[in-house]
Amino acid sequence: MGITDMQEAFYYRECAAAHENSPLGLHYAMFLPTINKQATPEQKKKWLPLAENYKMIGTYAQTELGHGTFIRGLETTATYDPKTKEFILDSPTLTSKKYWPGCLGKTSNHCVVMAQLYTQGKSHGPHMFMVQIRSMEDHSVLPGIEVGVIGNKFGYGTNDNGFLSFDKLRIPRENMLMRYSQVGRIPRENMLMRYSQVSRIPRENMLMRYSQVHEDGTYVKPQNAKLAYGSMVLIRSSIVSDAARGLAQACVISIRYSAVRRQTEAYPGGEEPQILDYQTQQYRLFPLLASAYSLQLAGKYVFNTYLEVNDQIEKGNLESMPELHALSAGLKAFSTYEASAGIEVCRICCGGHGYSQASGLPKIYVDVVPGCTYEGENTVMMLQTARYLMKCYSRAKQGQKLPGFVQYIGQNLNKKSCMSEEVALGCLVMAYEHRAARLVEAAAMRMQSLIQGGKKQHEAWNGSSVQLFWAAKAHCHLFCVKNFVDAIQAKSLSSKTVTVMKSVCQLYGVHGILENLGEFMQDGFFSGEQVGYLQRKMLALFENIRPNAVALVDAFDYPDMVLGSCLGRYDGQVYQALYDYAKSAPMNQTEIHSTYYKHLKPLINPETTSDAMQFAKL
Ligand SMILES: CC/C=C\C/C=C\C/C=C\C/C=C\C/C=C\C/C=C\CCC(=O)SCCNC(=O)CCNC(=O)[C@H](O)C(C)(C)COP(=O)(O)OP(=O)(O)OC[C@H]1O[C@@H](n2cnc3c(N)ncnc32)[C@H](O)[C@@H]1OP(=O)(O)O
Ligand SMILES: Cc1cc2nc3c(=O)[nH]c(=O)nc-3n(C[C@H](O)[C@H](O)[C@H](O)COP(=O)(O)OP(=O)(O)OC[C@H]3O[C@@H](n4cnc5c(N)ncnc54)[C@H](O)[C@@H]3O)c2cc1C
Repeated sequence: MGITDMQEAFYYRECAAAHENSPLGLHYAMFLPTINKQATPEQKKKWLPLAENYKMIGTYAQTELGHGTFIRGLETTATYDPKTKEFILDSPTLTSKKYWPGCLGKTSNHCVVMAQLYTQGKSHGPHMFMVQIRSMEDHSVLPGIEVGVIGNKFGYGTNDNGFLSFDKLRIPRENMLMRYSQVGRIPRENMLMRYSQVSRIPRENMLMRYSQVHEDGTYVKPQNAKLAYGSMVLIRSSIVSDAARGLAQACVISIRYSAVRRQTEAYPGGEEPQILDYQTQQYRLFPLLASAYSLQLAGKYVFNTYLEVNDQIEKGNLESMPELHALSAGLKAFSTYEASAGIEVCRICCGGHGYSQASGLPKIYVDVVPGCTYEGENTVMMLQTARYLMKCYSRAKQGQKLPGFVQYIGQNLNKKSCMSEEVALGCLVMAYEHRAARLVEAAAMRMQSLIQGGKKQHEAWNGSSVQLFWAAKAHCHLFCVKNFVDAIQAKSLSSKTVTVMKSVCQLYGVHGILENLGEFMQDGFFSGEQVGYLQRKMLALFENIRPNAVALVDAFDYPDMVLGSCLGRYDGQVYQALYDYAKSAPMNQTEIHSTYYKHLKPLINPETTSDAMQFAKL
């Protein structure tokens, strides 16, 4: 392809087979980036050309039957043998078998494996190892390895998610993935020598980045153990845009279809209106359209933040790692929750035809919804964000200045909303900041009261985790609203576009308040009158957006071949497309289906059915 940008390459492949989830998806999305970000320069030199030219096809094998979320609880072991300078990979229990990794069952011949590192009798936590699992000659499974597919799933039918286990498999010491990355002052070419000045092991054996195991088995601690989680942060930062894409495509399909579909007389004897003229259809679809735009902007922001922070990490500055983790974890969860729920609403808004594969919507849904689970189960990710917010809250209470986007935390909560009939964007942002600040404080207060009441830290955490989840969700929602408003106010858009997009942005903010009213009204921040302003504004915005609704989805510019939808076709020829789709169904290639003779005929015309059939009937 010649496309070097990984996200661009991902979306280019998506154009070829949208939401088909390529059997090489993990090779591109996690295997290559893990080598890129976690291998030493020597290891990259050895593996990248092979992997980039499909001489190594791999996946990211971390999750096990018994553990997915709790990485530190993974049971696969990698024990260093100084005599042979090898790691012994083992799956000691049933629950330690790797389970779920994409492209693992039948496609990959290598994988990067997350295993608990043991050396000199001590455990050093999860580390990545390059493991060949199939022969490069005939693709047969190598000795000491069991691998296969996990069977049918909710979706992802084109991906051979698999299981994998090791029976004391030996791999060379050089296969532990450890690129050196955080030494800021020492130039990269010297990095390799950072620890070797201690042990003088040859450069090509340096296992760098955060940690290494020297030939005698000495383990050198990393600067930050969470750097081993880097590939997950990369994908989480990418998933936000992917979720936005899924929601946007569903909006294109359902809004175009709603402009074509006419149903029910608007008044006795009158013509059937476009269903997009029903206010309830607008109430369900237009906020999703606004959300798709908001998540696209959020996806751009978080991926650019990932690139900036990762650049700093590669230079040894880990300062922004916690903020990136909190942002990527929270937005990954927020975006996949919003997109999954939204795609389902789009499907339902298309009536019966929405339930047909011809609509393209089921395929989008089953491709996006696992994003609520993979790359970090959403609730767990939200709680990771909440963990960061609690730290920010205590720093704010100590009078410390907070970084960038969390400066709202710890603000004075005694103020009231400035909301007027006009529903200014600034008042919307203030409302979301107030709600998030209040929920962060409420969660912190809950934790404090439980601890003061004698609960241990982990008991107080669990006893506050619902409120912590609410706080993290409000934080992410604020981010999306503020990021959208900032984009509108950046004046980078033409005046006509600003007018239209301002309405879309306003709708995103107003609808979010009305759908979470309790959290905005609990402390009296909004008066009943101000809620009335918001309700009237929302209905007015529907009317305002209606004339531009189809143009707003056309603007996403997804070609018909990517949408794969009879309902969302650009030319609007829905019914002909549905009929052609039905006619082309494999079962329609014969007038009488073969099963008639075996199953129906004996019921309908038993007298003419053969004796064997009669016998079968007994
Ligand atoms: C450019 C990309 C190329 C192509 C792709 C382009 C576009 C793709 C677009 C979309 C993607 C489309 C499809 C998706 C593609 C692939 C996805 C398919 C399959 C999915 C693959 C997987 O699912 S891989 C397995 C994923 N598994 C997980 O995510 C496990 C989740 N669990 C965890 O992350 C951890 O266990 C934990 C964070 C929950 C807890 O970790 P741990 O127990 O070690 O931490 P502690 O609780 O002890 O301490 C927490 C402290 O550590 C900090 N921390 C935690 N994690 C990080 C991190 N990642 N970075 C920085 N800091 C971290 C945390 O902040 C705490 O710090 P304190 O200061 O509070 O102590
Ligand atoms: C389509 C798909 C593709 C995948 N591809 C890969 C892959 O390529 N490579 C790979 O390694 N893995 C892959 N996975 C696995 C995926 O990463 C895990 O399923 C995911 O990390 C969730 O872990 P789990 O399954 O253990 O869920 P669990 O953690 O068991 O979650 C079950 C429930 O427990 C709750 N829970 C768990 N821990 C906590 C906590 N601390 N606090 C509060 N609640 C908690 C969760 O919120 C959830 O509701 C894939 C999964 C899917 C569905």
